[in-house]
Amino acid sequence: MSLAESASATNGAFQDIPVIDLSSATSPNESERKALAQQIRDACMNVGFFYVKNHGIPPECIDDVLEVSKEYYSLPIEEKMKLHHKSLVTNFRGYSPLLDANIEPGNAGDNHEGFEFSWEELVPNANDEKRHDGAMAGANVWPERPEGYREAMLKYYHAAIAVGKMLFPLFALSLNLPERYFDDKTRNSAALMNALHYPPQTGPVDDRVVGIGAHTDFECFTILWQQPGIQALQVLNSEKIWINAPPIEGTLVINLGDQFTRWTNDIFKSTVHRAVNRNGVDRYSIPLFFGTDYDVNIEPIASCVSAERPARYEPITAGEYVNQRLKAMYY
Ligand SMILES: O=C(O)CCC(=O)C(=O)O
Ligand SMILES: [Fe+2]
Repeated sequence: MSLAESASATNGAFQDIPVIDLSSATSPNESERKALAQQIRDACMNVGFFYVKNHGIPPECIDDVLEVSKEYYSLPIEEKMKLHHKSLVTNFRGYSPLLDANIEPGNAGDNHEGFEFSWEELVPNANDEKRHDGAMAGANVWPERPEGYREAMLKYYHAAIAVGKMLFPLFALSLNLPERYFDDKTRNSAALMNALHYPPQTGPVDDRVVGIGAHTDFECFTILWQQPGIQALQVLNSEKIWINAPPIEGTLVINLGDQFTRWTNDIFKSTVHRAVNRNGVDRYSIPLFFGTDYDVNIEPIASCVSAERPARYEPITAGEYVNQRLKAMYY
């Protein structure tokens, strides 16, 4: 069966989100890697979301990032607003207060705060590759407090990027492409990370103000860490039923974004999701939006285009695409 035929055979009426074990991601045994890629293909065609376990991020790294995030968000708003991204020329890096973003058109603002940054080495070195980030070029900013914020964030960031780098060859295999297909497109991968804080929403809640409104993500895929024990994330299936995506101990959520639907001519799904924090306690989560280099042109891959399924998207660079989507969300 061709990719397009397999995709048409799925109905997207999933009731739960698969958990995929990444232990064999770098196995020397090709058939093990292919078997894993097959599970990823099924999840990408049917759900657009999957959990990964055995992803390799050390638990201490996660504990540290949660601790500094909690400390940072407990600072006075005036201090946080010094790094408001809209008052800086940093191309979306920095702080965004409650209701600053509005990802679902028609809503009245997303009820979360965020702190966003992009590629940076923990210890700058002379061999840092020159990046060509085009529309997304810019420098990170960092808060003065809490101490250790930058270090904890960047340690987690690089560990999560390693997960992203491990996944691209598996996505390639799952699309019947050479395993190294994305290598020359992911030398300086887009990797925007947003440390989020959702205050609890209690009492009557305006449906137009939820933690993050219904949306699809912008990049190829998102690597999402969610705070354990707190249900907030929901994923919309093809029957328009919201399916809970609770945190599962030791896992990360991987969800595809709209760039992958463009690369795959809609064979992979970028599924609508939202987060609603009605738990009575603060919630923290950390999406890392991962993709190809910003100067790479996104165009439907040949194996996803045919006479019956002509290319559905015009080429656009990854950086231009993300920049347009971020502007629509913030302005
Ligand atoms: O906080 C979450 O669980 C989801 C966040 C999200 O969907 C996003 O930032 O795009
Ligand atoms: Fe999202």
